[in-house]
Amino acid sequence: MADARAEQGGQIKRIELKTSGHRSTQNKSGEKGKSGENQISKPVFQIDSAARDVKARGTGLSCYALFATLGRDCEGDAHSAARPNILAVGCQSGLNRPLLSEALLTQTAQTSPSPLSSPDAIAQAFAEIAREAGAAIMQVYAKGCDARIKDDRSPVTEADEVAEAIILRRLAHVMPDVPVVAEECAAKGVIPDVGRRFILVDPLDGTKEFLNRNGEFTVNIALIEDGKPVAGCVFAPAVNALYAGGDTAWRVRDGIEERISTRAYPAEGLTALCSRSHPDAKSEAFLAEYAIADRREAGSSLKFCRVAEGVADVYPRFGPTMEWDVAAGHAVLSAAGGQVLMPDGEDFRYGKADAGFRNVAFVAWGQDAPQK
Ligand SMILES: Nc1ncnc2c1ncn2[C@@H]1O[C@H](COP(=O)(O)O)[C@@H](OP(=O)(O)O)[C@H]1O
Ligand SMILES: [Mg+2]
Repeated sequence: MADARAEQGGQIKRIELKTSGHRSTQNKSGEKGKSGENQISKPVFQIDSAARDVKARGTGLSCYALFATLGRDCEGDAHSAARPNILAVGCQSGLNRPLLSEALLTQTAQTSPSPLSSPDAIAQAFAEIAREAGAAIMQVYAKGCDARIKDDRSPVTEADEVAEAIILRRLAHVMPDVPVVAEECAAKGVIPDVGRRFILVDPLDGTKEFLNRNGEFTVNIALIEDGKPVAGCVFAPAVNALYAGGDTAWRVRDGIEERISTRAYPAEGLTALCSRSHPDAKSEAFLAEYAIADRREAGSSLKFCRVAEGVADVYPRFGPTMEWDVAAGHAVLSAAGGQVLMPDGEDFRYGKADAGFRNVAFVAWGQDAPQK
């Protein structure tokens, strides 16, 4: 017998994992086991009926929570099953650890309406969550950590994972009925079906900046409705700067909260921003067609915030990004009076599940796109 806890919607349920059989796997070394066979026999656990009222709803949250709980004892990946209200969790065990081969979490829970009624209230809720995640990131920052390279060749650290777990747990309390697409879950293949309303999370944008210890990394949470970001928060914990946007945009820096807005384009030329760690020639070529007075580099979604607070005017990005990198900064910038467009001037939209939430090129502007 083993046990675990699954959490969603503020409820934590103890789940009993009963052995439903044994699975034989090939001994990696090829050595013969005690049985004399060239195999290791591992128990297979199934979640019993006590788990049936755990809310799953195909959001990936319960799956993640369950995986996170077991993750201390099990190593492996979690993935959502084909059926939308059933999640499967696969953990590859160590020799003395349980193998959870399949957890069937059936949807029975009623969804409760979110008490967060306005975009500003949602952005404020995201801000509180981002601060909590940021505090956890700073603990890892202080002690230092190593990076692992993901399948997309980008780095991930303990800080990304700890921050994402906090954000998912808190979102499950405050917006339990909204699916969440989060960077590290997505990297493990845990991606919920999204409808017209969903949340995008990048727990640590600018992981390279985090590893380079230059402070230009952020926590990002955004709500998407009908393809557009309607509320979002960007928090840069190392410099204690928080940006949020819903109906209005605001910044909290060194404890001082103030409204922010974009500036009119200066007559002497635009201030342009580019990625510090991911420069690309197409973005530079785009800028070459405009009167640029100053060009600066910055890491992470802070570039959107610089435009939103009126210290820069344009941020073109033709190199690859993901929706979770951009949505929160986009929400802040829109609320501050700016916009994010595709280079041809069309709206830049979210929810591109078929493309794996990968973005096309975009340009963030403080005002309407100027004449070339
Ligand atoms: N080849 C690539 N494919 C997808 N996304 C990429 C990428 N190279 C960089 N990025 C994205 O750019 C983000 C960093 O942006 P910037 O260069 O503006 O600091 C990264 O966020 P993470 O640090 O969260 O992985 C990553 O998602
Ligand atoms: Mg990112």
